[in-house]
Amino acid sequence: MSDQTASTNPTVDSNESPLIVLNPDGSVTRHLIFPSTSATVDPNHPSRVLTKDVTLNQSNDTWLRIFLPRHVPDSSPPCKLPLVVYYHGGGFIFGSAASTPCHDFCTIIATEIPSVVVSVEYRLAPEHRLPAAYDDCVEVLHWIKTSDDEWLTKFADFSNCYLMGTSAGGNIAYHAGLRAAAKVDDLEPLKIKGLILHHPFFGGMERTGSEMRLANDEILPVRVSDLMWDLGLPIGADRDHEYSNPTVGGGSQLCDRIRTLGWKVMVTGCDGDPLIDRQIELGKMLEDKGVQVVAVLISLFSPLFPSSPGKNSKKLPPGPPTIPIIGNFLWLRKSSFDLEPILRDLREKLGPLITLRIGSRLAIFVGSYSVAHQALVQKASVFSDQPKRLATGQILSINSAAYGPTWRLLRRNLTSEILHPSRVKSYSNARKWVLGILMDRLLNSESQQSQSAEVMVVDHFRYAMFCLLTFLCFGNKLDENQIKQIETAQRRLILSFRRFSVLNFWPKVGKILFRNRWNELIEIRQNREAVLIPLIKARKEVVRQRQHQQQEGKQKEGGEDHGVVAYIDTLVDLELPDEKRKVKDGEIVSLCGAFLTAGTDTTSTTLEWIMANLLKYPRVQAKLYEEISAIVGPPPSPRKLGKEQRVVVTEEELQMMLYLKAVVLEGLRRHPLGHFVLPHSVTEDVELDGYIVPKNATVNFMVAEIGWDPKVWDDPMEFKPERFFSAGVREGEVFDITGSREIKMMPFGAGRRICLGSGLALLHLEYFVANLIWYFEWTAVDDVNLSEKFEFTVVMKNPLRAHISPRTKEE
Ligand code: HEM
Repeated sequence: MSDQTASTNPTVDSNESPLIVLNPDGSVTRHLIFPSTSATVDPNHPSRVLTKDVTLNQSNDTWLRIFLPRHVPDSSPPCKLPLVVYYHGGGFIFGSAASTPCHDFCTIIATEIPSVVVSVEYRLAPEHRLPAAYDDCVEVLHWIKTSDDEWLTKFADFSNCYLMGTSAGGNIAYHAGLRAAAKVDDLEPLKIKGLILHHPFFGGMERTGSEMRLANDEILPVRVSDLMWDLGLPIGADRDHEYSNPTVGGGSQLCDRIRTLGWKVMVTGCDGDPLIDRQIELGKMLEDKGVQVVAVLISLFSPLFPSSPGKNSKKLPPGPPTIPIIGNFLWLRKSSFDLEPILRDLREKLGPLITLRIGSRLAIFVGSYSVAHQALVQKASVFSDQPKRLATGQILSINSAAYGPTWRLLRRNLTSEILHPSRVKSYSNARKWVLGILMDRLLNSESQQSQSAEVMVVDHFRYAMFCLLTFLCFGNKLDENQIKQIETAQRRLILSFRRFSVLNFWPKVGKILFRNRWNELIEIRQNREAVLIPLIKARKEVVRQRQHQQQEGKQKEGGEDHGVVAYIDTLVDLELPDEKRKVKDGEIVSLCGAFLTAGTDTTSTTLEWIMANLLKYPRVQAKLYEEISAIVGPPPSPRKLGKEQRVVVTEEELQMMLYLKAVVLEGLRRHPLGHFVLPHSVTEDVELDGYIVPKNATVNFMVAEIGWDPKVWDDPMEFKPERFFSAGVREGEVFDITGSREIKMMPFGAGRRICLGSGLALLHLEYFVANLIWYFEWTAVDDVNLSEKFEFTVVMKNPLRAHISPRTKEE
C-alpha cells in the first residue's frame, strides 16, 4: 500500500455505502458488521453441532471456535473425523469466527463431511497488516498439536487434517499451508493432507481479463478489492507482493514441498467472479509445479474427502462434492439459466436428480420427466409449496403464496372468476379489438413504405398483450398512454429483478450494503402503485355503483363491454382466510401486477418464438396457411376493412385447426419460457426416486431438458409440429399438456401449481398465430437466429425482424 493512501483516510465502499472509515486518530470504524451467533454446548439446543470458543493467544486477542457434529459423541464406539482448520473471509479487514455466515458455513462443513472444524479468529487489518493473520493461522496449528482439548483428542483424526478458507481466508489457507509445508515435522502428530481454497482472494498489479470485464462487479468491484489490498498488505507493498500475487517469480519454492508431501489442493471459483482468472492462474501454476490440483471450476469438481460415514448425506440425491462448495453468495447472483450448462453436465454424470447447495439452501434439480411426474403429480401434496418469500418478492401473489388457504383462495378466485371458459369467451370482443390494434401497428410500422415492410415484431406483440390483459384486469379499453405507462412500470420491475436478487442474500445486510439499490426497488414499486392505484380506485367505484344498481334492481344500459367482469372486481370483496380481512389496495396492486406479468411477456415472447420458427421454416408456414384457408377461406385485404368490421379467424374455427395446435405446442416444447418452473419447496422429508428430499429443500424442475429429452422426442432440437401426430398422439386427439397422466413436456409446469392461465395462453397464441398467418405472408429479413438470452423469461437474443406482406392485395 502507498503511504499516501493511508494518510488520505480511504474508505472502502461497496459501491453504495462506506464499509470502513479510517479515522484521523488512526483507529478505524467498520460499518459492515455481520450478526453473530454464540457457541453452545447445550445438548438441548436445536443446532446440528456442538460448538465452543477457546482462547488461542490472549495478548493478540485471538481465539478458536470448535465445531463437533452432534451425533459423534453419541456414536459407539466414537469415530474419529477429519479435522478442518477454517479461516473466514472478509478481505483481511472484516469478519469473525463468530459471525453468523461463518458459523453457519462451518456447521455445514462439520455436519456434511462430517468433520471436526476449528474456525480461527485471527487479527484483522488495517490495525494488524499481513502477515499478522498468517502468523495467527499457523499458530493455531501448533496449538492443536499439543492441545489436550477433549473434542480434539477424542474425535479429531490428527492424521487427516485440511486447511480451508473462503475468499481472504482462502489466501490465508494457502500461505499458512506454505509455512506449514516448510515445517511439517514441527507439527507432528498433526498431518496435513490438503488445502481447500474456496474462492480465494488474490491480486496483482496487472489486471486480469475477468477483473477488467467485471470491474464494476456488484459484490467485489475492482476498486474495493484494491482498497482491501491497500489496507491489508504491509505498508509500502504493492499488489505484486507475494502475499497477494502467488504467481510472481513463478510461484513459491514451497509449492515443490507441497508436491513432495503429496497434499491435494482444491481451488474453487466460479465464472462471473472478477477473481476467477486469478484462481485459474493459481491452479495452473500449482499444476505446472506438479501439485495435485483437485479442481478449479465448479463443474469439474470431484470429492476431496474420502466418502463420509454421514447418515443423511447418503440418501440425498447426488451432487458435486460432499463439501458445500457453492455455499457462496456469488452463486446467488446466478440464475438457474446460468447454471444450466453445469446442471446438464452433472445430469450426464450423476443422473436425473441432483443436489446443489446454494447459499445455505439445499436445491434439488429434477431432470427427468418420470421423476417430475412422481413429484408434481403423484406426491403433489408435498411438492406444491413455495420457498419462503424473498425480500424483493411480491407482497401478495398466487405464485409466491405458500401452499395453504390463502394460495387456495387466490387460485380458486382467478380460475373460477376470470379464467373459466365461459368467462374467457366473454372477452372475445376485447380480443378482436386487440387484433385490430396489432394489425394496424404492423401495417403502419415505421418502415411500411413498400409492399413488403420490415417489422420488429416483439414490441407490437407485447403491446397487444398489454392491451388485452389490462382489459381483463381493469375492465376498460385503456388509452395508449395509460397502457404504455403500465407497461413501463411493470417492465422496469421485472427486468431489474436480477439486479435486485442480491438483496435477498441477506436482506438486513443487503439493505445496508446496497442501500441505493434498495431505494431504487422501493421507487420502482411506488411508481407502479402510482400508475395502478388510480385505475384500481376507479374500478372499485364502478363495482360499487354496479352493486348499488343491482340492489335497486336496475341494470345500466351499456356498450358491448357492459357487464364484463374484470380481475379487480373479483378482489374487492375477497377476504383473506388467515387474517380475516379484505385485500388492501397495495395487495391488489401486487396481485394485478403478477396477473399482468403472468399473461403478457409470457405470451408475447412465446408468440415471437413461434413466428420465428414459421419464418425459419417456410414449409411449416405454408402448411399452416393451407389449413387455415381451407377452413376459413381466403383472407380479405387487411387495409380495406375498418377496425370494427374486420373479419377474423374466430375462436370456434380455431378448434378445427389441428396443425395450428401442433405448431403452438411445438413452439412451447422447443422454446419453454422458463427453462425451469418457479422453484417449489417440500413441506416434509419425502422420498423421491429412492432418495430423500429433506423438508424445506428447494426443488427445481428442468423444463427445457425434459422437453428436449431424446428418449421421448426424435430430433428434439428440430421444430417439427408433425411430431404431435406421431409421438403417441393421433390426429384429432388432444395432447395432454397438463402431464396429469404422463409428463412429456411441461412448459406450464404440472401438478397443483400448474399455470392456471394455460388455457387462456393457448387460446391467445392460437388466435394471434392463426390471424397473423391468415392475413400476411411472413418472410425472414436475414437467416433467423434462434439463440437465446435470459431476461425475465428466455427471449430471442436477436429479436425477430420480418417482412410482412398482405396475402390479398388491395384492388
Ligand atoms: C405462454 C404463456 C405462459 C406460460 C409458458 C406460463 C408458464 C407458467 C409456469 C411454468 C408456471 C409455474 C408452474 C409451477 O410453479 O409449477 C406458471 C404459473 C402461473 N401462471 Fe402461467 N404461463 C403462461 C401464461 C399465463 C397466463 C396468460 C396467466 C393468467 C393470466 C398465467 C397465470 C399463472 C399463475 C397465476 C401462476 C401461478 C400458479 C400457482 O402458483 O399456483 N400464466 N405459468
